[in-house]
Amino acid sequence: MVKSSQQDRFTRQLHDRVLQVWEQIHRHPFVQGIKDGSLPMERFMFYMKQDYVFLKDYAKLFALGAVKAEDTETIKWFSGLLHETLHTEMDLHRSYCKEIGIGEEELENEKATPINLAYTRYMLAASQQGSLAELVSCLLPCMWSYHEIGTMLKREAGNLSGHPYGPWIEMYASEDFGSLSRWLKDKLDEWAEGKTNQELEALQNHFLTTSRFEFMFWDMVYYGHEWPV
Ligand SMILES: Cc1ncc(CO)c(N)n1
Repeated sequence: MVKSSQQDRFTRQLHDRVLQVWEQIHRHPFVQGIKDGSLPMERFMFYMKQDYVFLKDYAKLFALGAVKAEDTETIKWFSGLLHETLHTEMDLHRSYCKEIGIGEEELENEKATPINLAYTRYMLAASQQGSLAELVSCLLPCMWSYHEIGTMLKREAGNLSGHPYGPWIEMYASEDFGSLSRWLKDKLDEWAEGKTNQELEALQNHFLTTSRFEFMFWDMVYYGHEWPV
């Protein structure tokens, strides 16, 4: 198979299509506040708790990915990621919470806000009903945009020792985390090759929708949007 060039890669097209959404995420006051440490710890902890709830459902997408995959390599990859998310990534949240006295029981009982719930329900429904490529198109903006944010913040924040959000920045900027979205991008490019325009359109729509949800998630944790009644 001839590998497509960087320019005509399907995931490049996806990225171009959501560029403005992602730029607004990069400029978001919550993300900027993580960078310079000016974000109040109380806001960050609200985010940590909501993100913990989010990750429990996000991890289920990896379990579904393993169910839908047909080759051993892909099944292994998704099951590895399921394990890593529940252990390594969620350990970050558990340790931030532990430091300020929020125990695992409180984390476990945290309930999703409307945006959080809408976001995970969208991904879970689309992934249950759709193909593996649809599942990956839904979950990729989370992983890819977080690595972009992490690398940008690491580049711009300067010395991270003693920075309150240093461990968060280090995790998402890490090579290990970056390699996850690279693997998924290569797979998605491969799977996109035999698809009809209509199928590609569905993938693009998922990618745009979950990119918008990413922005809304940052907004939700910044402004503290909860259930109105
Ligand atoms: C909302 C959200 N998106 C993406 C990631 C990256 O895994 C995360 N932890 N939370």
